[in-house]
Amino acid sequence: MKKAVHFGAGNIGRGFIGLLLSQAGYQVTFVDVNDTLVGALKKEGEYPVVLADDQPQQIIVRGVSGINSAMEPFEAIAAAAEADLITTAVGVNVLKHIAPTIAAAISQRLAEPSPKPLHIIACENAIGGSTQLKEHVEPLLAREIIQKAEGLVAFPNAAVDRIVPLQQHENPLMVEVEPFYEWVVDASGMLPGYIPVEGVLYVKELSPYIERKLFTVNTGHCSAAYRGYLKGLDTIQQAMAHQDIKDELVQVLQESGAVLVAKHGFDPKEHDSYIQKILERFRNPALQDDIVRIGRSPIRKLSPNDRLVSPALQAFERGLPYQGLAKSMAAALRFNAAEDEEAVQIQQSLRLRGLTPTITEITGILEDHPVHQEIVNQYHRL
Ligand SMILES: NC(=O)c1ccc[n+]([C@@H]2O[C@H](COP(=O)([O-])OP(=O)(O)OC[C@H]3O[C@@H](n4cnc5c(N)ncnc54)[C@H](O)[C@@H]3O)[C@@H](O)[C@H]2O)c1
Ligand SMILES: O=P(O)(O)OC[C@@H](O)[C@@H](O)[C@H](O)[C@H](O)CO
Repeated sequence: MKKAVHFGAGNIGRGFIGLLLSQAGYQVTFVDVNDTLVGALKKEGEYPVVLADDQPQQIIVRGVSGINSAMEPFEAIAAAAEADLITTAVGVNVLKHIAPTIAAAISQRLAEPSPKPLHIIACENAIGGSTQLKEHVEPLLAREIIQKAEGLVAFPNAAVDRIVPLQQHENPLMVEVEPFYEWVVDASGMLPGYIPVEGVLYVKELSPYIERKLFTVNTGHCSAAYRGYLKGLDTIQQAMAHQDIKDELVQVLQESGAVLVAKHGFDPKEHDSYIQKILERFRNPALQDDIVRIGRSPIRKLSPNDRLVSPALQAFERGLPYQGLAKSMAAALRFNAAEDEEAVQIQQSLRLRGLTPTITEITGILEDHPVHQEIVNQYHRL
């Protein structure tokens, strides 16, 4: 049986990547630092995934195991060294922390006389997630290993889409997910002769797919969440019941949509259907998705290549509207969730340094730029 090692036994790890890989015939080992999850994976060897719909369906993912990389680092390296596929869903900011394990695994694997090829795919919400992982891994490898890895180890980028809320069940492994899913991998980053994973779409050019996903699903998601937060709401389902939030969300998605249609040549009608489907997914009454989860890590979400700044700057450069996106950024700066470290950091920076230096530092947009000025205007209006 083919072996996959997946870093991150959290919501998307168990609820999407682990499930899909298992259905595609892989034996999945989860590597995580959460001992409750790892302990339960070792003990149970299986877990339930519930597809949340009007008629929920339960699937049991069998034959899985877990390794705690903080407590069993050598086991994690050995498992990764032997894997046919390595995937991650730990959060893009955590990639640097798993890089040493992956680097050690690559070194161990390539020390064998005829090592098998290996794909390492980061399934994170970011442009070029696997490339970012590679950039953390490569400096940890000896020069001869880097040379040997050429043609044997690849980090193809990917886009993943499935909404999996934060949740608690008696069984810590149980995970409830929306039925929809999409996993797209950059075929140009795969090694020649690769065997496709069933359920994954391989495309010649990933950019239209990752930008469409990040700048529609995630742009829209956080735009609704930050507006809902300012109204004191708890879930996106509650936010979607507010007509003014819905109207502004449509404006934001029309702004990012206009960029996507102009840049990637999408059919405007098809893109509109894509937007409508996403709005339906946000409303899914079978899920309760916390606004604080969706808005989490606002510094990451306000970073230059992410879901708000990038489409706003691209809209500006094309002479297209960006006011709705600027309002989402202003609302992100007012996201004051005490449990979110990045939200706390933003509030500290606003208090100590003021609005303009905070915007410039986080978004990279200089003070005299019209998009910067629009964020300032919207911030004062909120
Ligand atoms: N939840 C979703 O709807 C969704 C959908 C698509 C993509 N994503 C992306 O997937 C990634 C994970 O999101 P999530 O919602 O599953 O989060 P999560 O918090 O549920 O899962 C992350 C897991 O990573 C583990 N982890 C943290 N540090 C680690 C380390 N050093 N080594 C190994 N494991 C470590 C955590 O213990 C946790 O189990 C993020 O990049 C997110 O943007 C999430
Ligand atoms: O995971 P983040 O923090 O990048 O974004 C929060 C949500 O928008 C995200 O997890 C979505 O649920 C997911 O990207 C849907 O595919």
